[in-house]
Amino acid sequence: MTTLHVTNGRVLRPDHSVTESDVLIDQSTGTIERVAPPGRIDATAEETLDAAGGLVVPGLINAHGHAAMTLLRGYADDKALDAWLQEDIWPVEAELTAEDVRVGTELAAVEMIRTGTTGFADMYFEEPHVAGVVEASGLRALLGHGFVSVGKDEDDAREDMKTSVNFADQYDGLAGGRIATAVMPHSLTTVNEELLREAVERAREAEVPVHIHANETEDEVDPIVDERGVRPLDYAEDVGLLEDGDFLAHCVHVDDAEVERLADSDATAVHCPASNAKLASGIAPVADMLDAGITVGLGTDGAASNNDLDMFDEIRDAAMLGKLGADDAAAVPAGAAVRMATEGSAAALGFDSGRIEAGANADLAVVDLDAAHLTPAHDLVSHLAYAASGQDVRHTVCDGQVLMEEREIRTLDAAAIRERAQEQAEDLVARAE
Ligand SMILES: N[C@@H](CCSC[C@H]1O[C@@H](n2cnc3c(=O)[nH]cnc32)[C@H](O)[C@@H]1O)C(=O)O
Ligand SMILES: [Zn+2]
Repeated sequence: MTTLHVTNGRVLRPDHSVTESDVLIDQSTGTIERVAPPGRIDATAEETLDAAGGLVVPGLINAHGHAAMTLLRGYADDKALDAWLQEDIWPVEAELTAEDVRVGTELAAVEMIRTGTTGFADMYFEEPHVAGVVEASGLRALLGHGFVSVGKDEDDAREDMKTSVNFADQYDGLAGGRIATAVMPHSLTTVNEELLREAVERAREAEVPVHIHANETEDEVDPIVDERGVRPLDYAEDVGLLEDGDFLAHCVHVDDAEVERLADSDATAVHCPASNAKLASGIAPVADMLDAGITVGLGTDGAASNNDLDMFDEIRDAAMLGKLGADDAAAVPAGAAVRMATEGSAAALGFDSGRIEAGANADLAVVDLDAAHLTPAHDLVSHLAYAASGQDVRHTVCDGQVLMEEREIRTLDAAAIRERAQEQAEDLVARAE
């Protein structure tokens, strides 16, 4: 057994107590072996990571996004979803190459590792190239090819759906089990009923879940209600969705009956507060969803609607928007927001991560507490939610491997990737003009 010993830090435990503890990791299985008071673990580990003055937290998990959209960060802002996608984003995405996706995803990986995110979900194009970046970066991910039928002839749309199914079937479990997959129809309104049903059926055959955007804006709800006379999540269940493992991005415009339907199902929701605020999509009823017992994860969505991938921002936004939406300062307290980004997202993606405990995946980050904005230390969970940022992360570990030590990324060449991304983004936008 090769081991990694995280020493001298404080640890955020699953019950959100904080203890002075060391963490021993079995690198051969990528899992946490022991969490114990300092001095109790034999100091014979192959590798040690100094967490003095730091808080060891579960690696954050970004449960919904489009990683390569980092190339479109700041390209088109200040518009509502529909106009933003149709007028700005889709025309550029029509020019996207595999190389754009590779470079954009590398940039995303650098940003995620830098800010303590160890796992992410990705719905995009050219997913085999995304898988290559996951492999090289050491991150954990759930990947899928997003497909739409609107604006395509029937054959092209069916091909797009098959690409999604084939990718999910072939890449599930790769990178030593760090890659999981899902079939990913884009949304309930951008994929027609026939293809949606077929995609769900094929996902079940391949034994992979389905990930989809649902109830993001009122414009996505109204056409379904008008045409079918049912709410979107009724329709979703009718086409075979909402099974165990399925996860729905957004769920902003869900009514009480839909909240109940989701709570009665084994599906989960992924809240994307910053994207919802920026596109003025609305405020998801997160407090109600949590009260109803729905598992809620947290995601940034793409970097073009956020505009960064820092999950600490997302935790804060979830708490802030949750309070505003519920008109209750006690709604979505700090601990609940932190749980969304850790346990909630882990459950949504089916990762055995999101908690620092023996047996769990060794996916963690060490937050440096030695900073003015994190002083005094009355309540470290409060700091994680309201005062810390991704820039406070000092070390990042995924699957027992050190991805970043003392703010230096080990698995990727961050400087070269940033330079390449700048060139590639300029080139992409020029091609689209
Ligand atoms: N293969 C599909 C694309 C689906 S990938 C996922 C898509 O989601 C888009 N996207 C990004 N953010 C959002 C959002 O907030 N809501 C809906 N779609 C989004 C993104 O730009 C990308 O086109 C096609 O042929 O067009
Ligand atoms: Zn999205």
